Amino acid sequence: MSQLTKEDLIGIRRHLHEYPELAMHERTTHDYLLKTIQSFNQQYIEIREISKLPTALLVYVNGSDPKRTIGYRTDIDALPVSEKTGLPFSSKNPGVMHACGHDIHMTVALGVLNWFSEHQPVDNMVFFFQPAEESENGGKVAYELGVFEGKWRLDEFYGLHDNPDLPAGAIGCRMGTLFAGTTEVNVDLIGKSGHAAYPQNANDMVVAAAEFIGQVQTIVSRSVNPIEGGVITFGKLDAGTIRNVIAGQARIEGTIRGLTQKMIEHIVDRLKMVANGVAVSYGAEVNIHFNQGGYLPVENNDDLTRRFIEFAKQDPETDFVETQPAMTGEDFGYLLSKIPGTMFWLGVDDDSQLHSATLKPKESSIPRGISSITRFLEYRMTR
Ligand SMILES: CC(=O)N[C@@H](CCC[C@H](N)C(=O)O)C(=O)O
Repeated sequence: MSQLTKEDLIGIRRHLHEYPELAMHERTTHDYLLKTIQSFNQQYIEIREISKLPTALLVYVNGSDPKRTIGYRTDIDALPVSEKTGLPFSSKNPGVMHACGHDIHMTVALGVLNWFSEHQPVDNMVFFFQPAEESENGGKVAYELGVFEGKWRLDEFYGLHDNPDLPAGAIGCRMGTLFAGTTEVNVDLIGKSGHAAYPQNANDMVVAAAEFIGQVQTIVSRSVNPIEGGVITFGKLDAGTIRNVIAGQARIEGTIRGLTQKMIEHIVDRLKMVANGVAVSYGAEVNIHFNQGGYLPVENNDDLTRRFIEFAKQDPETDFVETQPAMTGEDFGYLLSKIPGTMFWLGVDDDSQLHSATLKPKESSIPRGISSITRFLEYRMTR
């Protein structure tokens, strides 16, 4: 295959959209990406599989006169969301959807790789098709497996996330922190189940969970500096079995966000206090588990990001928007804590938000994103 056309790219994106897979289970996605990359000009490229991270793929592109090795990362996993877009190419995997736009991310990465497979870059490049961004921190797993060592060591690293609030194809970025750090939290409250008619003989964890969730709302509103901000969201609550049995157990799963590690730690401490306090007042046992994994705040490197923004502002084909920090998380934050680089947004112009069942990113963002990114990378390689 030679240079991909816009129609090819749309076809690729729709295929990926139809077959979304959850973190660390992206087997058919991996196979499709591999088949697509194998159809590109192989003259400059080398494809690498990782046995301990079998859904990942790396592609090395040999530069013509390399001064450095530049990395480009895309995530490839989807979310446990039941699609409600009504699109003819809606997800064929029930309960799973590319509701965060990783189908767009992958297509853009394939488009950029395809360009450099046809037009040999000056510098070496490594494309990383990364599993498990939404959970299970695939980026950190790959790094700790030593994937970016030896010839695969990167001097700088770039990656994007789609953004429904920006015009289709626009590039958004900022110096400093782009995304929050996140910590997953699970709280188990354990009481005593019993007959619905005899509450005096049981210890109801539905009531304790409700109290806990209510009290937690005071953490961000009363214990966090409003200028700095923070988020606690519980997306899952599971308690009891049937209406007429008092629930002896409740599990509450959530995510904590802050723009600095200090803020995340502060919220974690307050959350522990609230959970322990509710447990004491309700005579319940409580187990609290936090997991940050690789979801560190996404800190853009000063020098590389200044160059990126300078390029984007003066490039006649790039519509650049200076953005605010966002409370979304990304395990690219971990990779940027090890390798200097820049994360940026690609506008996809939609009324629906990321993680929503009706997300419909505009496909016109794909060729525009590919064009801005390849133009930036070529400019970078001349410096
Ligand atoms: C871009 C995006 O939506 N990323 C996810 C990352 C999730 C991190 C972790 N599993 C957590 O839930 O804290 C996000 O939800 O921001």
